[in-house]
Amino acid sequence: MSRELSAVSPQPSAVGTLEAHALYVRAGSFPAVQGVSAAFRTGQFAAVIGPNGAGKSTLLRALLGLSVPEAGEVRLSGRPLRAWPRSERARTLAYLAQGEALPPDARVRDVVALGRGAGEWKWGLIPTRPWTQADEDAVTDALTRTDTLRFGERRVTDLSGGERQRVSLARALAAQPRFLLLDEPTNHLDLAYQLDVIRHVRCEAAGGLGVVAVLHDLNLAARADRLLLLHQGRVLAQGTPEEVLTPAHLHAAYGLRARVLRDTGRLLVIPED
Ligand SMILES: Nc1ncnc2c1ncn2[C@@H]1O[C@H](COP(=O)(O)OP(=O)(O)OP(=O)(O)O)[C@@H](O)[C@H]1O
Repeated sequence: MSRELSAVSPQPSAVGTLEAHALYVRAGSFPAVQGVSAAFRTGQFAAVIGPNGAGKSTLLRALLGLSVPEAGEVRLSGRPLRAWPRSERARTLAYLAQGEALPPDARVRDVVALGRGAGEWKWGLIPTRPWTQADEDAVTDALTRTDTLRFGERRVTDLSGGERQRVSLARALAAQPRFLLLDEPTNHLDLAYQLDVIRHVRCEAAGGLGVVAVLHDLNLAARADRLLLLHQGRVLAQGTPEEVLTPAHLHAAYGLRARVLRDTGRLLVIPED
């Protein structure tokens, strides 16, 4: 059963959880997130969906600790996010921002190395601490997992949009985070690359990572384990795709009539004109 608005309350805290507790967040002066409670877990792929302006990106930024809530709290493994040292938080929560720009002319391997937090890009990779074998191994592992190892020596500007997105994913994975938060990672990608990104994040979740992705395409979101449907800054529904992607919820959130079919084990949302 889907749970509605105020009835939503996260499960008791445990290791491997990222939770929003009655979260209120302003974006500028606008109350973009209003009383959102939700729990995300390692080993799960969760998608945050909802119409434009529903508060998805604002929620994601609050979960990352990039914005300070007006009320409520974010907890990581049961501990308030604000109590985590910044560096530990950055290692635990990786972020792939919307339309993230990669340093032009950088080699793929250097871009992924930036994910280790061991250097910064200033016309080249400037180390901020000694590079270790563990760093090297993490970068190779991230490149391998995203099928980008063979691009390692190429410049990011020479890659297609879809290949670049895989490199961004590798950069985030190189930090060896426990949660990966992605804001519209399939934007501007063709259908094959959209599915490619979803396939990769599903695979990472199956391997134990917690994935939280803002997605607009409901048929891609249907491939997630859990969905959180936001509307006007509030939770309209959360649960499995079957629980959330109902004609009634879609009408309430998007004001559209849609049929929801099941095809070869997957849900298919078909808007009606
Ligand atoms: N800096 C700001 N100042 C004022 N209002 C803002 C600011 N940033 C965001 N908002 C408003 O907050 C609301 C939520 O924005 P947010 O970007 O979180 O929504 P979203 O669901 O991610 O939208 P989209 O799908 O269009 O990216 C929107 O109505 C937006 O106009």
